[in-house]
Amino acid sequence: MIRIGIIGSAGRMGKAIADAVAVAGATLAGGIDAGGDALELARASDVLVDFSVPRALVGNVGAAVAAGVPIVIGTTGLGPDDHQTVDDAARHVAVLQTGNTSLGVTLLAALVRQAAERLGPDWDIEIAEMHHRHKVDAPSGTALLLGQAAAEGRGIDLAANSDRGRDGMTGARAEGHIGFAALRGGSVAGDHFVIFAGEGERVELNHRAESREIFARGAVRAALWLAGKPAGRYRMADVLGL
Ligand SMILES: NC(=O)C1=CN([C@@H]2O[C@H](COP(=O)(O)OP(=O)(O)OC[C@H]3O[C@@H](n4cnc5c(N)ncnc54)[C@H](OP(=O)(O)O)[C@@H]3O)[C@@H](O)[C@H]2O)C=CC1
Ligand SMILES: O=C(O)C1=N[C@H](C(=O)O)C[C@H](O)C1
Repeated sequence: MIRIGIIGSAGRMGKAIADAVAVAGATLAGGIDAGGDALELARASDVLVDFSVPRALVGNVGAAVAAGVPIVIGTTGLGPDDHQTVDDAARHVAVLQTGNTSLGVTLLAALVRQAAERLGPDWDIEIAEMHHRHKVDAPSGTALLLGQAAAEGRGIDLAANSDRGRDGMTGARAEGHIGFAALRGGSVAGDHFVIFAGEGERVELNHRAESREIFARGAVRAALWLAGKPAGRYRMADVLGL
C-alpha cells in the first residue's frame, strides 16, 4: 500500500486529506506542521502531499528531492521564485503543483482555454473568486490557474497582461488584459467565475466547491498517480486524462 505523508496535516486541508487517504484505502505515513521534520516524513513516505504555506516550500521540496520521493504541491500564494524551485526539483523527482486538485476545476481550465482561443481578443476576460474569511492569499491559486489557461488560449503572457485589483481612478479597461477580483467571507469553500464579456453578450463559466472534500479527494488521487512516476513536472490534467 502506498504511504502518503501530509505537510500541513493539522490544517483545514491536511485534516480533509487524512480522511480521504483512509477512504482511498491508502496508508497515512504521518504528518507535520510548522517545526516538523520534512526529511524524516519524506523518508517514511512513498509520496508527499504539501498543503501548507509558501515559506515552507523550499524545505519541503528539498526534503522530497533528498529522499527521492514525489511530491504533490497544493499550497497557493506561490511566486516566480517558488515556481523556479518547483521546476528545479522536477529534474530530480516527480512533482505535481496545482492551485486546484478538483476534477471540476481541471475541466473548467480546459474549457476556459478553448473559449479564450475561440472567442478571440475582442472579448474581455474577468476572473472573480470568493473564499472563506481565513484565506490569506489573493487572487486564489485557482483564479491564477484559470487566468493562465485563458492566457494560453489567447497566446499571451499572463504576467504582462493582468489587472489584479482595481481601485480609484483606474482609467478605462486595458485592452487585452485579464482582470482578477477577490471576495472573502464566511465559510465559502471556493467559488470561481470566468466571464467573457463581448459587445452585447457574455459567456460565463463557473465552478462552485461545496466542500473541501473535492480538493482532498483530488489530492489523494494525484498522490497515488504520482507515486513511482519518473522525474518531471506534472499537472492535474495528466492525472485525470483531460
Ligand atoms: N490546490 C488545492 O486544490 C487547494 C489548495 N489549498 C491551499 O492549501 C494551503 C493550506 O490551506 P488550509 O489547509 O486551508 O490552511 P490552514 O492554515 O488551515 O493550514 C495550513 C497548515 O500548514 C501548517 N504549516 C505552517 N507552516 C508550516 C511549515 N513551515 N511546515 C509545515 N507545515 C506548516 C500549519 O501549521 P501551524 O498551525 O503549526 O502553523 C497548518 O496546519 C493554502 O495555500 C490553500 O490555498 C487549499 C484548498 C485546495
Ligand atoms: O484556500 C483555500 O481554501 C483554497 N485554495 C485554493 C486556491 O487558492 O485556489 C483552492 C480552493 O479554491 C480553496
